[in-house]
Amino acid sequence: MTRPRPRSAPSTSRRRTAPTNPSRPSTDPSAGGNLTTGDALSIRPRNPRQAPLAPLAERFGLRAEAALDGLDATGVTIDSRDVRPGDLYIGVPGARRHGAEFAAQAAERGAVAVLTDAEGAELAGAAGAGIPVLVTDEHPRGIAGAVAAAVYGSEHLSAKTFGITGTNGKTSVVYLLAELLRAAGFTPGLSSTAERRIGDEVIVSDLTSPEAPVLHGLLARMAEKRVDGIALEVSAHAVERHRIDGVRFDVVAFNNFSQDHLDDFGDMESYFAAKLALFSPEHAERGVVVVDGPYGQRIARESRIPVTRLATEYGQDADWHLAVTRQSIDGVSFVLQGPEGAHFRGSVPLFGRFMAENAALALIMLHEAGIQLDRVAAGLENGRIPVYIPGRLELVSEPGVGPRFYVDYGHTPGAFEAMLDALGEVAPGRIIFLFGADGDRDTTKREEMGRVAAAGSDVLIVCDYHPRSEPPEKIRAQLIAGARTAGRAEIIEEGDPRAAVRLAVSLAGPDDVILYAGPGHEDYQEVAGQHIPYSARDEVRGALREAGLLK
Ligand SMILES: CC(=O)N[C@H]1[C@@H](OP(=O)(O)OP(=O)(O)OC[C@H]2O[C@@H](n3ccc(=O)[nH]c3=O)[C@H](O)[C@@H]2O)O[C@H](CO)[C@@H](O)[C@@H]1O[C@H](C)C(=O)N[C@@H](C)C(=O)N[C@H](CCC(=O)O)C(=O)O
Ligand SMILES: Nc1ncnc2c1ncn2[C@@H]1O[C@H](COP(=O)(O)OP(=O)(O)OP(=O)(O)O)[C@@H](O)[C@H]1O
Repeated sequence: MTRPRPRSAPSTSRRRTAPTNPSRPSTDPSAGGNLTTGDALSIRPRNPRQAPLAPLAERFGLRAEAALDGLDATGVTIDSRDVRPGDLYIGVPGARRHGAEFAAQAAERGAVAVLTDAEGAELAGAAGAGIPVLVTDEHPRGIAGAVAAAVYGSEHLSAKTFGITGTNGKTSVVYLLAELLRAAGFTPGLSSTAERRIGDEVIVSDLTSPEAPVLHGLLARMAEKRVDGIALEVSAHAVERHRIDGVRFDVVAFNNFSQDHLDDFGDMESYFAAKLALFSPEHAERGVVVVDGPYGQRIARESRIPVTRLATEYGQDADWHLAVTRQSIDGVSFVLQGPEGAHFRGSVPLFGRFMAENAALALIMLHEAGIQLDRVAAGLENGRIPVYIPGRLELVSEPGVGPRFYVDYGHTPGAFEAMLDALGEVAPGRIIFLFGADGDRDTTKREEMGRVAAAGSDVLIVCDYHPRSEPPEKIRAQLIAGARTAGRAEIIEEGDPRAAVRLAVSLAGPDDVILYAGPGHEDYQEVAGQHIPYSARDEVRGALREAGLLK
């Protein structure tokens, strides 16, 4: 089960605020787009429809305790702090509070009505909201998505809609999908851990998968901007907590599964069940699954929608096969072959077989949605997919000047293993790996993170990430205990991440590669309930400048 996170001390390492100075290399097609801060304030259509409440109540079996004639909703939210005039406020029972407790605040901000359960109706009455209360017998969260879709008119999207789930690489696949859609002539929109994008408009993300009313506001805004290809990252929390309800994906995909989020899901089986549930007719038409591992094979067997299978390992039974034809630190080339002669020869300017796999998955998703791979190829130069993924394998150093320094968002043993295996194949010199672990989050993965990190690197620098309420030295000790079991890397402890970055630069020779895993695109460090400004990318730039390696 999902455990609550205090709202005041925001939550998870995966929550984030706007980067102070997002840098986008020239490969970023939307460089120069409009950056808006945070979707804590939700995203809305600019010209919302007016949805009459009376038929809405009838359709969803809501009991109204007052007349609804003449009342329209123009928006929906489950957060009283986000209410705009004309909104329907949904009072959701949470892990800590019942949202209906905030009905009066919602009314003051202009909500036209409250939708809640029986307990919430009493709370809203006691709070003296003074607006109509619509009562459901269902869990309000369970109908929030469908209600929001009805209000925003996002029930029947004409855009092709794609969803990706898995443990590592969802954000990467979302950006690849957007890039491939652009190549095929679409106007793409996306929602990821890092950002939401609506054409050239960029909004920094809060949750990986926003709450359903926020998502439907986003989809309505995309429709206004004539976005016709949408790529959404779908977390396990999103499936379990109804955040994608009201969306029917053309194609969903699953890439890989390994340990993460056990603090929220309790065990791997519950975490997996949430991912598997995406592969059902309520959510999607069809699926694509990487069947290299046992969990992918299970999805393929247990899916309740038709799936097509991708294998990246030789000899594996599948519908599509991926072969890496060339790789270097600067990128990976591949050939993808599918049924009935479908094929694609391409490359991604980021290292690692797993990046070729992410690209292959995105290509198959498009193919399954009826978008010919030839049409995609026609929009690319020699199959090169010019993707920029904020904070994922992001090269911060100047190409050809001193050591290569990458910043990445990896925070699981699985991600470390994929990156370090890949680097082991292509790094021209030593691998210096710099990382820390989240405090107050899945503590059971720490020793394995340390072990994998030390097994795949030459020099390991253990520093602090978001210690939150935990003593940082205790987190480092757990990581180092795991690292010692690998018996390979030289292990150095340097708690202060700024000092650790400088230490890494001072130790590296020109052929060496430094990989800093954890903070990716984030712009803060969370220590004892405080968000302290900290951007790994800015810190690395500063350290390289001090060393005369960057202008
Ligand atoms: C565990 C979890 O998902 N919790 C989410 C849940 O919180 P909760 O049930 O505790 O809600 P609560 O605080 O009791 O409040 C109940 C209701 O009152 C409302 N409220 C509360 C206070 C107020 O002043 N006004 C108000 O309206 C709240 O909006 C909510 O609707 O509902 C809240 C309202 O939307 C979410 O913000 C909160 O996400 C928290 C912040 C979180 O950290 N979630 C993480 C675990 C998460 O979802 N992560 C995934 C995966 C990321 C990955 O792949 O790495 C993600 O998709 O981001
Ligand atoms: N297919 C893959 N297999 C394993 N690791 C991957 C894969 N793709 C990317 N990674 C690595 O996993 C880490 C996270 O990547 P990414 O942000 O794309 O994943 P995610 O699933 O979106 O995670 P989150 O939801 O926490 O952002 C990065 O270190 C990245 O380099």
